[in-house]
Amino acid sequence: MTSSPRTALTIAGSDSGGGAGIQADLRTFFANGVHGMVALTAVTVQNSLGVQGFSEIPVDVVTGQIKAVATDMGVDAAKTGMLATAEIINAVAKTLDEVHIGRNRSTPFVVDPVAASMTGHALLREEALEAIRTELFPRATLITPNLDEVRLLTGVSVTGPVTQREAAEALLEFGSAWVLVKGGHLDAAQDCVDLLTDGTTWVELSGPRFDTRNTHGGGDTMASAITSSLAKGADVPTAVAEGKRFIERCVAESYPLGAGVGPVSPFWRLAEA
Ligand SMILES: Nc1ncnc2c1ncn2[C@@H]1O[C@H](COP(=O)(O)OP(=O)(O)OP(=O)(O)O)[C@@H](O)[C@H]1O
Ligand SMILES: Cc1ncc(COP(=O)(O)O)c(N)n1
Repeated sequence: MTSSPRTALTIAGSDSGGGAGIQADLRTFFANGVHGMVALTAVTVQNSLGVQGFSEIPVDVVTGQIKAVATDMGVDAAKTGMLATAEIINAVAKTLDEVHIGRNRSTPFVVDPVAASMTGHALLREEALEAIRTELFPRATLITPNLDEVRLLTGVSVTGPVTQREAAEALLEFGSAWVLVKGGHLDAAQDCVDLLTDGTTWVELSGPRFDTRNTHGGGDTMASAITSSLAKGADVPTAVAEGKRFIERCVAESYPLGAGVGPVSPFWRLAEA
């Protein structure tokens, strides 16, 4: 009999174009040898040009999915992506406590505070930002905002290393154990520098910036790669370093698809397997 792989749960929305959301999460879990599970929060109507609309999943169905997999199959690590509404966020937070997922529980929990698509379409109702801050961040092992989300959450506009550090300090105040301020949108001429901290340890993760517009799903893919490593037992700095190496290669091998922005690609991992 084959032994069971580690498991990871994504609580996130569907991207009909397949580049971001649960589609990116599941293929990243798979590429990293982890069994992926889903609590779907919303269905988006989306392609390479952007998001045309979305419909939320009823709250009891969202929480039902979490309970169903957690109580039967077990969750070694979990992450959130698009959560759409404050009602869903509040219910997810309560359910995570019930199934022992979160920083003070047995299971690592990554919060990717998705507010909008990279094409600028809102994926979170405006009033829900406060619920992310107060209900999810204190439960998170790690939060992974991009620079737009940092500005929305803290008011800090990151323009370089000094403000990136200021933003990380402001984000830690919301109560997560670790903060990763992603620098993908920093300065197109520079390397891509992400900053990881728990307030004591500070790690700069620097890598080459690849010249491509096709980075759709990059944030989801990175957070899922980190979650995969956490599911396999890595500590946070190791998991984030592994996530950074993974996303770098996925950006390097991203491809055009449709008339807009193409997706990052984990296909290279299959070729290497
Ligand atoms: N052109 C690039 N070349 C190399 N790495 C990149 C590039 N763009 C982003 N990254 C890396 O990809 C990861 C995701 O960062 P980013 O700040 O773009 O997140 P995001 O905005 O949530 O992603 P997206 O909106 O593209 O899904 C980070 O590690 C970042 O440094
Ligand atoms: C369902 C869903 N979840 C997340 C994103 C963010 O991804 P991106 O910033 O690459 O547009 C998205 N576009 N759609």
